Amino acid sequence: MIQLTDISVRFDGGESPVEAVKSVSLHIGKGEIFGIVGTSGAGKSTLVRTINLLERPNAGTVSIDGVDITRFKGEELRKLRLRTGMIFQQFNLINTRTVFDNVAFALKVAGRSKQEIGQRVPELLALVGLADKSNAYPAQLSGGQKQRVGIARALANSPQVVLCDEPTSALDLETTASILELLQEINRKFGITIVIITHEIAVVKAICDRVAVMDAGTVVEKGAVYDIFANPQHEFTRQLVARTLNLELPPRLLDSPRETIIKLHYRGERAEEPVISETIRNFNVQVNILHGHIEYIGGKPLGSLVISLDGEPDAVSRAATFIKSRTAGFEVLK
Ligand SMILES: Nc1ncnc2c1ncn2[C@@H]1O[C@H](COP(=O)(O)OP(=O)(O)OP(=O)(O)O)[C@@H](O)[C@H]1O
Repeated sequence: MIQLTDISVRFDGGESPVEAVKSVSLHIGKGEIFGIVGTSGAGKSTLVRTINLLERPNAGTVSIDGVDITRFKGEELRKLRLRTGMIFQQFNLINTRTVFDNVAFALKVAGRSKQEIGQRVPELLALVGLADKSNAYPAQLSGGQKQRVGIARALANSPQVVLCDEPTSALDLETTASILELLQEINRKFGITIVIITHEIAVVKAICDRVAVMDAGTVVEKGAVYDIFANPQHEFTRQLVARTLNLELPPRLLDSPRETIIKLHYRGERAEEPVISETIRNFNVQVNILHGHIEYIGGKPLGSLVISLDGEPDAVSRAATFIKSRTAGFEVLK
């Protein structure tokens, strides 16, 4: 649906030019929730803003449904922007206007009649769970409620795509979860494609189908969320995954004098195989689980387990070989 081909964006204004995005190509499928993660300044916002031409690329093309929009101007550009909703970290509401008026504003800009607006705004507010806040002002709302207004406004003109720039970064964990649920509901109900910039693993894990990792203006890895998390290549992704899987081992666990200590990585179906019980049954060793963590991403398990093996050296070695053959990742820690 969205095809970015060799997109480069350069800012010439400052002391020296900044190459914010360097020859990035990405395909985002229709109805997909696509995450863009990466370090601060990696170029995520700049890249996403090329999708509705808030940022014009210096090189490359942006196509939506097979139509090259890169040179759109005037009426074509206006229509493109109406078809593309945006949600921001700081909500960007008009503080002097009521909730109703904030949402109505997007419809007015699109030239809708007063009657249409009077009908559509309550529908949108009901959709985002704010039917009773129509006359409230932004200052009277919680962060989560403000973002719900932002979502209602983004949906006002029935967009095909919603671009979200750090939509939950200003929210607490619980509110984040409820906003993500709402975005997912909108995606499923209306088939709207959602592109979401985030530095939060919770966001990617909870709702993204695929993800691209950006660093210094380029996409360094991309793919299905599970695949990227199961086999992270780039340092940023590794750290992100390590944070969520808590793979750091407390050093005291390595103090044990005799045993062999092994770290296993579980991926996909293999996580459910009874490797540990089979090891105990088939080899004359003692197995202790020292540390473990398992996560479900897109319903598939991903995790790590640290175990100690104790017994005759030969039995330990054979048990270790067996475990290695049955797990996705294997590391002898001691
Ligand atoms: N309008 C601008 N003029 C000049 N430089 C800019 C402009 N917008 C962004 N940049 C620069 O481009 C680079 C990429 O910025 P961008 O905001 O796209 O990164 P980001 O990955 O979204 O970062 P963050 O997560 O911190 O928002 C940065 O070096 C930034 O300073």
